[in-house]
Formats: sequence, C-alpha cells, structure tokens
Amino acid sequence: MMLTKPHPSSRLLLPTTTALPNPSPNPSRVTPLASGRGRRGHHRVCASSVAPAQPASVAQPTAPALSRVDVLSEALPFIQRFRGKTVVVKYGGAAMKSPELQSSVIRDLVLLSCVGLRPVLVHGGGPEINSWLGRVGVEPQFRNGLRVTDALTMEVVEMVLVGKVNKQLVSLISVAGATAVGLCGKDARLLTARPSPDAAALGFVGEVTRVNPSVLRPIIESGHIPVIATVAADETGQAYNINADTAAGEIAAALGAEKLLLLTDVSGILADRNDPGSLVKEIDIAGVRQMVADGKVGGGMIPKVECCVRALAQGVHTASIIDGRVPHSLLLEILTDEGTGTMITG
Ligand SMILES: Nc1ncnc2c1ncn2[C@@H]1O[C@H](COP(=O)(O)OP(=O)(O)O)[C@@H](O)[C@H]1O
Ligand SMILES: CC(=O)N[C@@H](CCC(=O)OP(=O)(O)O)C(=O)O
Repeated sequence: MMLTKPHPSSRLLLPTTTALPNPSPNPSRVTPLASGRGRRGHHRVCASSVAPAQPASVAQPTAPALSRVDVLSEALPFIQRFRGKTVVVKYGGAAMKSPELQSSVIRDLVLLSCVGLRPVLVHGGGPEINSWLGRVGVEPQFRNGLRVTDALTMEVVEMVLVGKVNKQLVSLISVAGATAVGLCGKDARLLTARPSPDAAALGFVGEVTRVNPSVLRPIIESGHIPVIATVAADETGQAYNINADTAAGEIAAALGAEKLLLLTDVSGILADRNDPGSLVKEIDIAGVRQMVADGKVGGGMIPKVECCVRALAQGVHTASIIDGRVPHSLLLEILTDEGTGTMITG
C-alpha cells in the first residue's frame, strides 16, 4: 500500500478554473486571414491595398498560454492510448451537489468524448433523493451505505433519479456541446434486478443479476454519451433501487471497459478515514479486502470498493476512486500520469 500527503496544488497540471484554452480567444491574437472571411464573418480588406507593409514582428505567447498548450501536448499519448476505449464514470453523492461542479464534471466528460474516448455516465443522486424524501416526511435510513427502501421510498427514488437527475445531466451534456441519451436499468432490460440478500432489512434494494449492454452499443457508436440511472426491474416488473457504484461496476464489466472511475466526495480511500492526509494511492485487491475486514473502510466506501474489485475480476483494466470535488479530477486521472485518487489494481 502506498500513502501520500494530501495532493499539493502543484500536482494539478490543469488550471483550476478552466480545462481548455479560452474558446473565445483574445481578438488581438486573431490573425487576419489572407483571404475570405475573418472570425466574425466580415469580409476582409486586404492590408496591402490600404497601407505599406509594417516591419515583421514575431508575437511571443504568454507564459499562461504556454502552460495551457503544454497541458494539451502532455495529454497526447494518453489520448492516443485511450481513443476508442470505453470509460465508465460514476458520478454522484456530495460531489454532485454544486451546480458549478456538475457543469465542470460534465464539460470534462464532453472533452473526453470530443477527443475520441467513449464515456458512459452512470449516476447516483443520494443527496437529491434525501431532499425529496424530506418533502414527503420520510427520514432517510442507511445500512452499510445502502438506502433502506420501502415502497414509498422506491417511488421517490425512481422519480428523482430517472425523472430529474438523469434529465438534468443529459441537458448539461447538451449545453456543453455533446449529445447524450438518458436511460435507466429498465430500458431495453439494460439491468435486471433481484432483491438483495438482506431484503428483510433493506426492502426494495436490488442487486444486478444480468446486464444487457446491447442498447448501449449503438448509442456509443453514434457518438452519444449514455447517461444511466440505476433503477431496474425484476422479471415481474417490480422496481429496485440499485446502488449506483454497484451498477457502474457491472456495466463496466459487461462493456469490457478500459476504466471504471468513481467520483466521490473524499480524495480516495483513506488509511485513516479521519485523516484526509492518509490517502492510499494504489492498492491491490487483497489489500483493499483486508481494509474492509479490519473495519478501515466503511459506509458508502464499501460498495465502491466491492464494485471495483468485481469489475477488475471481470476484466476491466483499472478502477479508481477519485475526488469529484477537485476541479478536473477526471482529466487529471485519465490524461496525465499523476492520477488523483486511489487506483485499485487486480
Ligand atoms: N477508508 C475510507 N476512506 C475514505 N472514505 C471512507 C472510508 N471509510 C468510509 N468512508 C466514507 O465513505 C464516504 C464515500 O461514500 P458515499 O458517501 O456513499 O459516496 P458517494 O455519495 O459519492 O457515492 C466518504 O465520504 C467517507 O465518509
Ligand atoms: C441502494 C442505494 O443505496 N441506492 C442509492 C442509489 C443512488 C446512489 O447510489 O446515489 P449516490 O451515488 O449519490 O450515493 C440511493 O438510494 O441513494
């Protein structure tokens, strides 16, 4: 197991406010075109027809501009390596609370899609469910990180995840310039569920018995980003609430994904969960199982660890738990060799 100090900001190779060079470049940097139209569509007046030529001077890029293009250049081998590869990203929890953070994560996802990766977004929305349960007077309850789900809670979970959060994420992807298709586990029987072994205590919490990814392939191949809410039905049509981490792991395995990335609200797996400086940067399956057995990993981290282990065992190449609150943590994890959170290896 490797431990590190909290991430120094110097490890953030990307600017913290924007991942991309400014899409509306400073007009002073726009070189008039030799012919045809300028960027704003006006016809150009040829300089030589109105004034003598000025002595040539070579414009030097500014230091911030250079550091931005350095980042792009550094990303090249990663883009080449992962182009065409499927990357399953699970986004949820506290890391999804702020609208600014949501837009930033979605922009990063769109960037990955634009440079040729094939992202699949599996989402949670636990805090949003809690807030809507509060409105109908239900107190949320959890056991080992899973929501105790009675019939009323199940209805609220489905309305919030499938009706609200899913469409919100689809819309954000559209605003960021890509296209998404929102689905839940029921669509084209993407996920089939059965009651969890602890059904007596957990109610309509489900586990995944089958993944049928056939509906995803044409969506991905057409360049759309699938956005998946983790509500699924059993053979009788009964709806089940599936933990989004668990579902993401199963979907990643069924798609033969290159990577599974779980975005959360801590920096990764902590050796001591009360010490944010005790990040475990890399750990193997045996090591992480030992942490669970020793009670060092608890609560919502348990389904994350379990789904990473299952996904790796089924052929996913890498599984990482990363901090969704850190700006551009997705890009840092995929397009640099620094990494940001905990990588679990097979
Ligand atoms: N060893 C650990 N390292 C990090 N977090 C842990 C650990 N053990 C338990 N946790 C808890 O797991 C939580 C992450 O799970 P959860 O809240 O369900 O995330 P999300 O809502 O993003 O799916 C952390 O906020 C932390 O409270
Ligand atoms: C069974 C179970 O716990 N289901 C989760 C599904 C949503 C989820 O996983 O949301 P986060 O990723 O935001 O935690 C729940 O009801 O909260």
